[in-house]
Parts: sequence; C-alpha cells; structure tokens
Amino acid sequence: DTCARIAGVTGGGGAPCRKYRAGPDMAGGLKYLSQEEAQAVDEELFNEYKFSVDQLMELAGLSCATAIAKAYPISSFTSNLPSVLVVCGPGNNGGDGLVCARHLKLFGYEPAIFYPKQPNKTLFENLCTQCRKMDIPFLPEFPQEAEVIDGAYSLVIDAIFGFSFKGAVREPFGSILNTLKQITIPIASVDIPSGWDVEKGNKEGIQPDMLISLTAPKQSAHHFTGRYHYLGGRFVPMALQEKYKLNLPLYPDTDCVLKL
Ligand SMILES: NC(=O)C1=CN([C@@H]2O[C@H](COP(=O)(O)OP(=O)(O)OC[C@H]3O[C@@H](n4cnc5c(N)ncnc54)[C@H](O)[C@@H]3O)[C@@H](O)[C@H]2O)[C@@H](O)CC1
Ligand SMILES: [K+]
Repeated sequence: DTCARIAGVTGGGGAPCRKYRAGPDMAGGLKYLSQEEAQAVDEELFNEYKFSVDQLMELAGLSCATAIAKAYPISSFTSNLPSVLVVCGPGNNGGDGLVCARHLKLFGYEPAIFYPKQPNKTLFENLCTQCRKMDIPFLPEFPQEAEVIDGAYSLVIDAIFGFSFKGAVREPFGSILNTLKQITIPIASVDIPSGWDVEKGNKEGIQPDMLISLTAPKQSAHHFTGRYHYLGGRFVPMALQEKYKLNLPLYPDTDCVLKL
C-alpha cells in the first residue's frame, strides 16, 4: 500500500500507517527543541526509560562518526593522512567526542584529541583509556595558530559544548573557539556549534560546515548555514517521540544517521 511504499514499511499485519512521517516535505514538521525541552527529553531517557549514559553516548558518538564518514569519506581527503582533530569539552558533549574519535579510528581516520578539562569520573576515564589503547594521541596543548591546525589536520570535530551550554564562554574554551573561528579546514559540530546559544545561535561564533543534531535538532540549528546537517542518535523510543511531538523523520533502513 501507499504507506508501505513511502515509509518502507513491509508486511502490513495491522502496523499503523505512519505516512505523515514519510517524504522529504515532512522535514518541515521536524521539531526543533528549546534548551529546556532538550534537557527534559534527556532526563526522561535516563530516569524513566532507564538508559545509562554510556549506552546513549556510545550510540551518539557512533552516529557522529558515521555521519562524518558519509560527509567526508577518506577518499575525499587530499592529504596523505585523514587526520582529524577532536576537541572535547567538560560534559557529555565531550564524551560523545571521545566515542566519535574511537569509531573514526576504526573507520580508518587518524584522530587526535584535545581534552583540556577531563572530569574525574570513571565513564570519561574509561573512554580516554580506550582511546589511548587504540593509539589515539592526546595533545598536551592546543595549537594557538590557526595555520598550524590547517596544516596538520583536514577536519576539526567540535565536541566542546552541547545543550547545557549557558552564558559567556569561560577559558580555556574562549581562546580555543577564537582560534577555531580562524581556521579554514571544515568544522563538524556535535549536537550544537560550541559557543552558540542553544536557541538563538551566535552570528559571531564558529560557523561549522557540518552539524550532527542528536535526538532532535535544537532551535539554534535554524541558523546553521553549513553544507551538511545530519540527524543522529536513533535511540528515542516511540512513546517519548510522541510525548514531545518530535515528529522525527524515518531513518533509512538500519542506518543510525539521516541527512536533513
Ligand atoms: N540527551 C541525549 O539524548 C544525549 C545527550 N548526549 C550529549 O550530551 C550533551 C549534553 O551534555 P551535558 O548536559 O553534560 O552538557 P554539555 O556537554 O553541553 O556541557 C556541560 C559542561 O559545559 C560547561 N559549561 C556550560 N556553560 C559553559 C560556559 N559558558 N563556559 C564554559 N563551560 C561551560 C559545564 O560546566 C559542564 O561542564 C548533548 O549535547 C549531547 O552531545 C549524548 O551523550 C547521549 C544522549
Ligand atoms: K558541540
């Protein structure tokens, strides 16, 4: 039937028709979350649905690495090494960056991590150990010159701040973001371009080439002007999607990411 054809639903069997989710024009119906809504969905996933942070961080980081590999396949890199600088912040967005780095390494990229504020928590310590044991280097300091970054890497992953960012950027992240504003290689931002207000964006901030919105885009994504906007984090149970009226588009087949 039409529903099955559009949405890729097979077998019938009384499955509810979800035609309203299918088709490119439905992208307009996708909900862009406020900061409060993003935090509420997050809390519900952990407190009501009983997911652990590790579980969702693994899926989020894998989504990011997968989307990056689709947008910037190794074959498109002009330099010898597909080297990627992953900049990680102090919260869970930084954790997504660590997981992303590990998967990028498995995909054949050469990631290096800068992680200036490492939380004193087992989860993050374990993620760092996993990366070290996979020969992913941690930079002792951030290259101050934009030219140095442009020369050494082909892509920067911004995993500094996500949906809990508030107020003026504190150091050392202010200087880091100032340098990132001057680089010419592309930036791929995890969940939200760092330094952007979660809802209003930031005209003066970094302007990434790629944004991977996790769970659902945040309102600031309306101001994203880069080439690639992906949705990732295919882990939201249907009841939660419906409660928050996320109106998520259908992911293709078994893919964990979707280009918006
Ligand atoms: N809700 C979800 O569905 C999931 C969320 N995940 C990730 O978790 C992120 C949210 O993580 P968190 O809530 O830990 O928060 P963030 O990672 O957004 O950042 C919080 C950290 O940044 C610091 N910070 C906030 N404002 C600052 C400022 N102005 N200057 C300097 N430092 C500042 C805070 O002190 C805190 O250490 C999401 O954006 C997403 O990347 C994923 O890991 C898993 C699933
Ligand atoms: K980010």
